[in-house]
Amino acid sequence: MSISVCVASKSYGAVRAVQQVSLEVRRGETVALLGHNGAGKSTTIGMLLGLIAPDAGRVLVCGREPGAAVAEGRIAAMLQDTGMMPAVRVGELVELAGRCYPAPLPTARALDLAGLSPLAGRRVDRLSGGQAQRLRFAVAIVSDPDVLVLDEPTRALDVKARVEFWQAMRAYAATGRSVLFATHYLDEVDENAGRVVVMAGGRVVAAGTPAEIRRMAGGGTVVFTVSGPHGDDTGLAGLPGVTGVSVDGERVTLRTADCDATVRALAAGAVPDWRDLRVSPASLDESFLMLTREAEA
Ligand SMILES: Nc1ncnc2c1ncn2[C@@H]1O[C@H](COP(=O)(O)OP(=O)(O)OP(=O)(O)O)[C@@H](O)[C@H]1O
Repeated sequence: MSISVCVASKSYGAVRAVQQVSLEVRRGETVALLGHNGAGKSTTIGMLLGLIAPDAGRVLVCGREPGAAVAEGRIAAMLQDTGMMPAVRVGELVELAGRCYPAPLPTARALDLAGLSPLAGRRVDRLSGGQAQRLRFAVAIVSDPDVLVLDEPTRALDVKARVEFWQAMRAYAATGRSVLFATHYLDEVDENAGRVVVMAGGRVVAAGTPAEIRRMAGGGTVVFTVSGPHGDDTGLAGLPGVTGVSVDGERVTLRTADCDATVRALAAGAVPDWRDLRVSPASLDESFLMLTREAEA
């Protein structure tokens, strides 16, 4: 069974923040929402949660209006930099949050999934930044939502806190829950997301598994050896797809937006006597940049 999350459009004056975006998060799936600053991620998330009204189209979460879906605990979110009641204890805050929903997780379970059981009696204003973020996570999951939304959950966390946060998120996702998260850290996407939705200029420009996104971008690196130093790299720069050339003695490295086209040109004799050819797909970072550059051009 899949959980459909449909979104429409939202403009701010002349700025078309989100244009006819439609997302689907399947049950048990972790989806990453990627995009440069201003791509429309937070506006999309705001509409999913009923915090921002679309000005065209209709938002439905699991077939429900966003406000109803939030109240029923079908969708829950951890937004950027939300404040927390200072004088309460960790366990009390999660308990209190759970009471707002019809079928919450037991408090101990939410604390356990967030890795906070040992800190249940700690005052919330005595937590480190990473612990406070995991508390926000516990507060979000205590409603036992069908879809959990995380907006840049590891922003401003140090490396250790990021690792601990994703451990908690993966423990939660392993219980079969669906997660949609926005991030700028592509290493987090490779490690934590089964599927990626790339936004640029308020639109979805690509969607698929990290491997499919790399294939869609089509780019990568073509490396080969030539006989004798290849003194002239200007001809190489003109090969189909090539966006960058570096020559180190007999070793030539071509950065290309289209590996197939570049290799075909080599095979057709564009460079004499090449050997030891290696083709590597682009990294997710490079693919992301290629796809968003194309969409923004
Ligand atoms: N309340 C607002 N008033 C005017 N313009 C807005 C408002 N909120 C967002 N925008 C504009 O809408 C566009 C999309 O913004 P949004 O915050 O959704 O992007 P984002 O992908 O979440 O960016 P970031 O990664 O920086 O959080 C941007 O051009 C932004 O300036």
